[in-house]
Amino acid sequence: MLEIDELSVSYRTGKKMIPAVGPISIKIASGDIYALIGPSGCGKSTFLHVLSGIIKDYSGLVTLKDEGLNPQKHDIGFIPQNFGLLPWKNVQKNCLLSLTIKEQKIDSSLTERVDYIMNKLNIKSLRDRYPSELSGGQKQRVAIARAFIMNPDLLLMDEPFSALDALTREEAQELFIDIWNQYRPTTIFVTHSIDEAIYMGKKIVIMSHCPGTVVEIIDNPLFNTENLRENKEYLKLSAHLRNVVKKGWKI
Ligand SMILES: Nc1ncnc2c1ncn2[C@@H]1O[C@H](COP(=O)(O)OP(=O)(O)OP(=O)(O)O)[C@@H](O)[C@H]1O
Repeated sequence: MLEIDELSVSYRTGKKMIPAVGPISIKIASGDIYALIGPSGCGKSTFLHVLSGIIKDYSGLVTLKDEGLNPQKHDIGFIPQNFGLLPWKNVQKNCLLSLTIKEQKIDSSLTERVDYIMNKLNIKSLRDRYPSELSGGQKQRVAIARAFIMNPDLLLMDEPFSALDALTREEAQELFIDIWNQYRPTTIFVTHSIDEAIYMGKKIVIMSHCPGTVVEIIDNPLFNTENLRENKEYLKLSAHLRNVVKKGWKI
């Protein structure tokens, strides 16, 4: 369980502290996947940066698996918009990065897991290439592989598919959900796409204008359903979300 209690962040600009996000209180069960949508500048990235440990200066309480959030103790995977691959390491080394940092012994069951994930994401033949030698979609698949190889307590993604063209994006979303369903790490992702939120979010969190708070949490009945876009419920949910956006992110 990830428990967030009255979390707020303000940034210092000159002598002033400007509120950026919160207060936010939310409980996320282990193995859930949450889509976070909200207006530009409402604090979505700031929120993810707290959970990933990049921002340490916040008020409120965040606990993961009954312990105060601590990136040194918890395994937290973060896929940023630009995929976050290290340009000087090849695909294989990027994929194994978290294991190398933790000095984890790579035994046969771990090798099997790494092989399985790399095969599943179709990147095994790219293992000796460097990020500059990969397409956007390939970089994205490496970033996803790296996150799942890490086996994180919490997986965070900031608009993970936004840099991809429409077709590659759909393909990447499908691959992601396929592998997510197998390992089910607790996941929070930010998206600007209503379609992506409905396809990939078991719960959809709507945030208000800056400083962003939670306006609504939708239990998405369409998560993991086949032929999603042909479903009547899809049109209903999509219309509701579009209406919220039109009304200025209010319900
Ligand atoms: N380093 C910073 N210093 C001061 N203010 C900042 C800083 N980073 C972000 N902000 C402000 O904090 C607020 C939240 O920013 P954040 O990037 O978290 O929003 P966001 O919802 O992710 O935006 P977008 O959807 O446009 O990517 C914004 O008003 C932004 O201008």
